[in-house]
Amino acid sequence: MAPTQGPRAPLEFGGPLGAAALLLLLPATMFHLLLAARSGPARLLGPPAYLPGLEALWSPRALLLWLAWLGLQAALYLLPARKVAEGQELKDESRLRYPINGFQALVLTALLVGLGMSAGLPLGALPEMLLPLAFVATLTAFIFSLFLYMKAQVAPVSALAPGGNSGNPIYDFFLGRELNPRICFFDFKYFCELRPGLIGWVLINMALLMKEAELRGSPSLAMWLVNGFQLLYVGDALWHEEAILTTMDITHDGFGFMLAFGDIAWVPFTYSLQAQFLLHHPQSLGLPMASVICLINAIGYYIFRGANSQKNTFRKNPSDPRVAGLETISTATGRKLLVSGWWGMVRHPNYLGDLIMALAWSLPCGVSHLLPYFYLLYFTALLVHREARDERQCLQKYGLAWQEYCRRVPYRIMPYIY
Ligand SMILES: NC(=O)C1=CN([C@@H]2O[C@H](COP(=O)(O)OP(=O)(O)OC[C@H]3O[C@@H](n4cnc5c(N)ncnc54)[C@H](OP(=O)(O)O)[C@@H]3O)[C@@H](O)[C@H]2O)C=CC1
Ligand SMILES: CC(C)CCC[C@@H](C)[C@H]1CC=C2C3=C(CC[C@@]21C)[C@@]1(C)CC[C@H](O)C(C)(C)[C@@H]1CC3
Repeated sequence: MAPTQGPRAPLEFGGPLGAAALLLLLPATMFHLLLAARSGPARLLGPPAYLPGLEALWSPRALLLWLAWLGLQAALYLLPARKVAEGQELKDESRLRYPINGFQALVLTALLVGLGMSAGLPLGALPEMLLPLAFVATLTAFIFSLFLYMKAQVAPVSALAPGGNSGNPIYDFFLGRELNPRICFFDFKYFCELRPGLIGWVLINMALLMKEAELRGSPSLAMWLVNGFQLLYVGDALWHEEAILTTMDITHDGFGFMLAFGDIAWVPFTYSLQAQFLLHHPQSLGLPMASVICLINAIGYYIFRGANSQKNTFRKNPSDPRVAGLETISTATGRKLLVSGWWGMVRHPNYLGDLIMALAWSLPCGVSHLLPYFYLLYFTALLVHREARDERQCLQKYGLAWQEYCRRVPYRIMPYIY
């Protein structure tokens, strides 16, 4: 019998039944999107134009390529880091150490790919392999999550996550049991969250751009915008890598199928949907519209980065001159809550910025199809759900002080609307 934790955390995602449904629904949605993007009608809703047979999904070449990719990213993770950061304090009062070399991994990957291309590596052939690659990524996520589930059987109770230890194997497999599964210095969750999937997303986007250049003589302006915006997002995440150590995924959520599949399969193959759509459904975009879209992305990025940096600076050192003048509320835990600046505008200004950027990533695809807006729709649902989970945790942590914060900053994500 798997060890469970003290008082049981309330079940999320509809409990074991919801988790079982999501185990099937998430991969099915990803394949539906991959197929829809390359089909003529590109319908988000409705059945796919065709169902691929096993021969279209299984390819030993894709498996080799995928394993080589994971191996390369793991090797880059193990290279000497410019800094080693400490994570948040754990239940046993210890802190884990994490290498800060994600941006270095991005640059080295770009150099290696560049070298490979000059030696004849056909990056433009990658879009043809998306289906089999997504298939092996999904298989890897299932096998890896099984390994994580087994590994948690022998982990001490103090290493388990607050959720994901209900005793129901399907639910726990989905949510993840161990908080920070590691082998020596190699932290699986931290590695997966920022490396193979996020850098893979940029590489797939670039391959789609190259393929478009092959097909049409040069990449379209819409393709350049999508590539540029998403490269900025990934580059920013890796540049501010340390900030991930205070996110809910690292500090609260166990590492199971949801995050493993999300990180290594869902992110690269569905977050590149706009570029996939543009390869098969070229859009003409004029300079005035492109400028408006760039402005929308810049506003979103400004809010996203401003809010995330303000909170990280404040959490690291509340007397830092950049945040020392902001108004705060004291809590019984000794930690303070910001009530002015970005965090005085709404309770999740970083989500607002992220959503505005999501809109800017879809607009270059025009308004003739709903498919490229999938990311915006999914992301809105994800962030609304995430916001509710975070509120519950903060209310538990900060009690009356959190209620006071909610009274002073009544809107959650969008001022005067939500
Ligand atoms: N592209 C994608 O698919 C996804 C992107 N994201 C992005 O990841 C980023 C991180 O998001 P996430 O981890 O959900 O949460 P946040 O970075 O918003 O962190 C929430 C935590 O911040 C602290 N906090 C809340 N309010 C205040 C305040 N007023 N003053 C000081 N601290 C406060 C609390 O923790 P404590 O008090 O313990 O410090 C709270 O638990 C966001 O920008 C989000 O948009 C998230 C999910 C998916
Ligand atoms: C498959 C499911 C429907 C849900 C899986 C969710 C995951 C894909 C996301 C959960 C939190 C994430 C974050 C990022 C990527 C998506 C996942 C893994 C993030 C790394 C993107 C870049 C940002 O700058 C960030 C703030 C570092 C993000 C952290 C959370």
